[in-house]
Amino acid sequence: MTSLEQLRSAMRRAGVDALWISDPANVRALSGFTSGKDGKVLVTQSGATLYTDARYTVQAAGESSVPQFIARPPDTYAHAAPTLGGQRVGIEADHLTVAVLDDLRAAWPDATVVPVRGLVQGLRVRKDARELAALRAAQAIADAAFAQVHPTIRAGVTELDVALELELAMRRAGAQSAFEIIVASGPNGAKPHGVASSRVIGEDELVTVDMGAQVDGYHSDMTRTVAVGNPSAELRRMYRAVLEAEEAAVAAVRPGVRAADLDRLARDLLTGHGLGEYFAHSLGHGVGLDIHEGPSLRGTSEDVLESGMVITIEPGVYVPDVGGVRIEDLVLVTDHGYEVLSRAEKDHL
Ligand SMILES: CSCC[C@H](N)C(=O)N1CCC[C@H]1C(=O)N[C@@H](C)C(=O)O
Repeated sequence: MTSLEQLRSAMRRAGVDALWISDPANVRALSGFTSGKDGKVLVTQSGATLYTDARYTVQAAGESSVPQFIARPPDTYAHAAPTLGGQRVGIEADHLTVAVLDDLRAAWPDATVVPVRGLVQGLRVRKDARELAALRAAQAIADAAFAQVHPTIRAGVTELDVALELELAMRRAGAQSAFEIIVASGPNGAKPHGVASSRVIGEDELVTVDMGAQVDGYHSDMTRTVAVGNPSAELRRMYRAVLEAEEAAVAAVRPGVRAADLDRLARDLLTGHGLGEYFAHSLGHGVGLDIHEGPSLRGTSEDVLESGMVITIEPGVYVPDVGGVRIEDLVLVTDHGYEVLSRAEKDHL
């Protein structure tokens, strides 16, 4: 769990005395309360309180590592008000709505409410042993589900059939799906976020499967592109180029590497194959309590890899009316390099 002391240091550096935490994953990271979307945490320099409502009285008492106050707004805000007089109170700019910001300013007239960014997220980028165990368990469940369902991906079945079988396998293994599973076949492969549809998979197509499991709130994320029959020479060429870019980027992972340089490495390789313009998203992202979290592996990122980070490496190419390929591994940054956590086999075209 993210340390309150580390957070208080980050708060001081950001110039705030207190922090009102409303991002569900941050609420969970700080308190252990698993229904983060129905909770808030107030951290001051001397204390911390979890606010949630009466539906969660028993659950919060069992889960939370910080004292709880059971109420709904505006009683929640009224309870916090006396503690915050004369203080600079940070709110999470990436999460709080303008309406709630108005409510907080009205409820805390003696405080100065200021938007801050990424204070708790910054403490979440490096995973501890407990978090790593959950991430490994989630990935192992996803790998097993993929191994079970891979042989059933063939002409005549729908994308939805594949997604449902994957989800069932993960649920049976005790995990939830980390996100709506992507199964994109044939021309649908040109949509990076094409969720499974009723399209029937055809002969000689590529099928992109992007899936993950969720264990104890921690997500895994992996993509495999599967060949059905004998895909065309053009599709094979795309596949080999993406595999080359993916393997090269994974091999370059180590502490101290700039995330933007990894994105550049993969992008340049694809450009060398004439496919750079079809790589429509960033190379990857951190994974944890959120499916997308820091570090960001995009060209404009200032992030530098550190050991303990868990990231995806997922180059892809998406050619309208033709199809697409994405290959993604979940990778732990270790003290001297990397460990690939995703084990599912890759097709070799
Ligand atoms: C709906 S969660 C999608 C998980 C997936 N593995 C993923 O992260 N994707 C799929 C294609 C691109 C990539 C993504 O969404 N990247 C984000 C961070 C971006 O803005 O590039």
